[in-house]
Amino acid sequence: MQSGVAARIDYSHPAQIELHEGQMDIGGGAGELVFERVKVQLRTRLGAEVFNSWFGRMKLAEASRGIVRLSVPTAFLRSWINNHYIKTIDELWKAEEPSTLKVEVIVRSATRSTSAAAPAETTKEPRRSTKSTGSAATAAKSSAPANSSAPLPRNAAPVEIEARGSSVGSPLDHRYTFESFVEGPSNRVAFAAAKAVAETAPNAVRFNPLYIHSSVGLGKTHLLQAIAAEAIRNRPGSRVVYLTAEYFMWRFASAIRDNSALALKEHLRDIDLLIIDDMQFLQGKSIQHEFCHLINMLLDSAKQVVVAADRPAADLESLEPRVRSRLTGGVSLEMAAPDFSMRLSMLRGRLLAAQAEDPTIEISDEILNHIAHAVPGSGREVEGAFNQVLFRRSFEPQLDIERIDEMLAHIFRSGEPKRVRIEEIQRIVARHYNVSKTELLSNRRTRTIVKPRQVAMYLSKVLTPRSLPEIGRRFGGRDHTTVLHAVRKIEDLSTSDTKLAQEIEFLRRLINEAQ
Ligand SMILES: Nc1ncnc2c1ncn2[C@@H]1O[C@H](COP(=O)(O)OP(=O)(O)OP(=O)(O)O)[C@@H](O)[C@H]1O
Repeated sequence: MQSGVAARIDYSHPAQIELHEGQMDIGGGAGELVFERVKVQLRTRLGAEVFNSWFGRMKLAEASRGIVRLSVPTAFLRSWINNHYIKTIDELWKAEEPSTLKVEVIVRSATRSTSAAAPAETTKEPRRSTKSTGSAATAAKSSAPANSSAPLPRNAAPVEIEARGSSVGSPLDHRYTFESFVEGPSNRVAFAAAKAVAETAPNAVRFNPLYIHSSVGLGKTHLLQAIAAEAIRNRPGSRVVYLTAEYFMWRFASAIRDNSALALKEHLRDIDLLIIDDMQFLQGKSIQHEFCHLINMLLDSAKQVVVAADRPAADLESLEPRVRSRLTGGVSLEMAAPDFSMRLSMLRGRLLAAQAEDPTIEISDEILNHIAHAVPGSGREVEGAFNQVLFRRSFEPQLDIERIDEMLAHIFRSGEPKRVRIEEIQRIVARHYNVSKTELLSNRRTRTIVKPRQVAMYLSKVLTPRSLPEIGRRFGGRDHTTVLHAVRKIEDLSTSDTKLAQEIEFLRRLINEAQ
């Protein structure tokens, strides 16, 4: 740390603004010095614990022409810092360097290849909940907590309600039960283990921790909430807590900030069954430390822990090795995609649930069979198709197979929604990379804009039926060869750059979910 040196950023050199492939504008050593001084002051003001939680992985990405860009590895961190600390950082920076116009926080993916940036880390934004709308589980993943003054980071988590003796859990969706879960070859073992955990008496744990993983929409949340609901029924008086990793992070971060971490830890001590969903989103060193401490304590005192994630524990790269190792020490089970007869059972289950609310609803078994054939994907896709048919049926009561085919063809193409609009792709990509749509369509060649622009063009080509010239027109009147260049470039890069490939996969998902 070189505090004491009067630092001035050189905002005048145009080469710092117009960047080319692979270059990074760091604002020179002077910018770094101001950054170090601002960090020292932040640490002094906030204390080491809070500072490390939020700023430990912050880097200086760029400082030029009065604009300072600080990068963090995740959108969650960016959102949190923007909500809580950006004003302070802005003031501190301006005090050090009065010609500063603006300080902003960006997500690191937009600033690859910088010596100032951290080594590759996951840049995945906390996923938007895609659970059925209107459910308590959705609320748990998207609403603000009722009893806290701290603004909740976007997508971060839930309304805090009392779930049988617990004041730290997320609410459960009453529809997610073992009875409504369709069991089949792809999930039989996980289902059996889940039931065994829910039915086992307290302190008689069998699989600990039980770790369930699968790709999206294959029923992890459903199964975890079913365990919670069943255990609450079977174990009167026990503390059963279901919560998402994002909510856990938010609770701890708030507690650290409010100096109430001790009280929270105390409160978590006597949980009998802890169920954590979406483990892949647990981030931050000190929070992982707390998490590790908590599960060690629970496992050591023979309390059951159940965890779900979208990949095996060993592949959760953003987790500290000791958390990973603790998670791999129990039983790990994978769930795969449902087969035809499971999909058909899901559809029948959905129909019965709909009929319970409105007995006039009728959809023939022939149509259900047809949908089960036509939609080969996850439980979520089956659910989406059913909802579409239900909705259409309300104003087209005579839906026949042909009409349904037509309708599903519009929604699904090898498991992916078809009708994607270029505007929507531009909006989502711009937001993800923290650039404006105008910048995306402009002629600016800065690296932080070129990459999102190329990614958006690539996604427009693969997710829509539009031609290259048409895409070029929608991107500020560019020539079709420019679009072709972008498509090839992103295709090439994503075969060797796994981080970029993951980003693109994540964006695809966001775009599909937004349809
Ligand atoms: N085996 C199943 N039986 C009944 N419904 C299912 C099954 N699998 C998935 N579903 C339904 O599909 C929808 C998506 O499932 P869920 O949210 O549990 O998936 P997930 O694996 O948690 O997805 P993500 O990784 O995106 O969180 C839910 O409405 C769920 O009820």
